[in-house]
Amino acid sequence: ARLAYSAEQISVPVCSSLQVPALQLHVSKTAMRASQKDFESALSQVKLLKDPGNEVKLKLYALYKQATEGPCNTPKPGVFDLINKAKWDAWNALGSLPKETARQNYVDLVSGLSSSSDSSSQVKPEADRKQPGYETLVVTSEDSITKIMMNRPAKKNAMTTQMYNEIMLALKAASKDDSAITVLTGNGDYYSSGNDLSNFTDIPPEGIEEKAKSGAILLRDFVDCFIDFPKPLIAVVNGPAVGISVTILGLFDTVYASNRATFHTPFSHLGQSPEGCSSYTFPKIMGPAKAAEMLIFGKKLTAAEACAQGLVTEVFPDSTFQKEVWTRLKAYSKLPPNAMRISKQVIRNREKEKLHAINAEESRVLQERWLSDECTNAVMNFLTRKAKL
Ligand SMILES: CCCCCCCCCCC/C=C/C(=O)SCCNC(=O)CCNC(=O)[C@H](O)C(C)(C)COP(=O)(O)OP(=O)(O)OC[C@H]1O[C@@H](n2cnc3c(N)ncnc32)[C@H](O)[C@@H]1OP(=O)(O)O
Repeated sequence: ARLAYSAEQISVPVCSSLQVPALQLHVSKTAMRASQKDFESALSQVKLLKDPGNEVKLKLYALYKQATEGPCNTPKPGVFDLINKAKWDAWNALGSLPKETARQNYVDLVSGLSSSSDSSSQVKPEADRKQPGYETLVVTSEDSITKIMMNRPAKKNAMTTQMYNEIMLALKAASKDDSAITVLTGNGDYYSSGNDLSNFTDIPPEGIEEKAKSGAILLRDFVDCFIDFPKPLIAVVNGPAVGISVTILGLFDTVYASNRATFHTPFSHLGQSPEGCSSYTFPKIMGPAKAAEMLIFGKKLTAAEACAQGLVTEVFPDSTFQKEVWTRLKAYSKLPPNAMRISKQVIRNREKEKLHAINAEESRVLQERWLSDECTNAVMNFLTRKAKL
């Protein structure tokens, strides 16, 4: 969409008839000074830009009015005249900014928009888009989607304490960034093999009890981040999923799975108990009988079974999984972000308090389980390679 579009082409209703007056090209005499050429060129350039969004269009409007007419000189529109009020507010906010400065600011703003639209037309390699500061994840933001990818493919994306902490950081950042939706996925052939069992090995000098205590706090904080995440959260399950990577799916808004994915929570095998609020969400999603088969007996579900039981939204053939899912997500990410966020709140908020209480209880029970012989033996068996799932 170009700036010179019709009202119907603008998606956000509050500014739906916002015409950037730069296009009217009636430049006043006062503006015809030194940078008049630059200003006129910016006025032409603005027509060629990609739609910069209503916020920027309001800035352009205000600067144009200030540059050509000076400080706001019209009566404030009525409270229900939303569009004209937004325009008036933007212009009025410039106060007594001199015309020359406004003209220069207009030129600078258009020039900034031109260079960013030039660079956004080229697809940068993922390495260039990658957010710094993460060692176990690759976090990227593009097309209004923040993608958090678990990145320990050689270890089947097993979750170390560092990965739990980095996922929390990435979710907190994503909740505040300008993306519309957030995705969690895995790199390689697995989505995630769940808790990294070597988390049980670095016992502090204070003893195993302290380790279990800090593990329970970490688990609780981790799951709380999913309960509280304010935007649509999507799991792109690219392969098998185990343990905590499965249980938290009940806190996602949408779960897309490759037909290669499986869903497995072998808690009893490991001498452990359910977490991620699955003791509540799974019976609610799939009924108590099916939930018990998974959470008590460790039954592994295929992607098709998980979909039939409501844990997965849709299953895609592995050969077209990435293409189909990302096409779908790119389309969803263009929907009005505030409406999506508010819809999520309406759907989820009334359960939040309950989910926090369930998370606290599950973490408390698991803290005790980690100290049991059943758990110690199961973990030792895996780490000494006597047992595999
Ligand atoms: C007191 C402690 C407090 C700790 C703090 C915890 C905080 C939160 C805890 C939340 C509770 C979560 C519970 C769970 O998630 S339970 C589920 C745990 N996961 C498992 O039991 C899976 C174990 N892995 C396997 O059975 C197999 O690896 C698997 C079937 C997944 C894949 O088998 P495959 O033969 O295809 O591949 P490999 O076994 O050769 O794996 C490749 C390498 O990756 C390592 N690996 C894989 N998964 C894990 C894992 N979960 N933990 C540690 N390491 C893992 C595997 O050892 C191989 O490594 P090497 O190449 O070095 O041998």
